[in-house]
Amino acid sequence: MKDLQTDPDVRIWNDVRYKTILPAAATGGAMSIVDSLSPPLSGPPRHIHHDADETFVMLTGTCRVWIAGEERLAGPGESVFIPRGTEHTFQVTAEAPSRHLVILTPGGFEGFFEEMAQGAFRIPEDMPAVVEAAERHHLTFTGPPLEPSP
Ligand SMILES: O=C(Oc1cc(O)cc(O)c1C(=O)O)c1ccc(O)c(O)c1
Repeated sequence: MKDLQTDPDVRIWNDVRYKTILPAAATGGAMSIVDSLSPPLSGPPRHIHHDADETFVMLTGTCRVWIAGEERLAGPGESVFIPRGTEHTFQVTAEAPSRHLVILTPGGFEGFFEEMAQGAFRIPEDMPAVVEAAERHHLTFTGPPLEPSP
């Protein structure tokens, strides 16, 4: 595996490292794949991808994955499928970072991570800019991140 700590093509936003390993432009828009390395207890707010199905392929670490009110753990060797239009989020557990592949079909959402890293947008100060970019990428925020489990 590539070292996401040193890879020059990695983009960093909110301490998460993102590397697009298959851009939508290389698939005629059919899909994209982002290799990501997320620190313990990190995870996005609840959200919906309106236009794309999302698959996580877990490589290292464990995530609590919340999909439409149901929560489960996903660890190395497992995958998670989230149909488009389904509210979801995840949080890396406290023990270790999580490296996972994020596969969007169709592709294009990788542009959101590129934009966020480029602009170094902060949460919550720059939330209007984050929401605006999210809308352009067909993503709606629907709630807060998961609370760390006790
Ligand atoms: O969009 C944000 O996060 C993500 C959404 C996904 O559907 C998959 C992902 O892998 C991520 C991610 O790794 O971050 C997001 C939006 C706003 C925010 O404050 C975040 O911390 C993440």
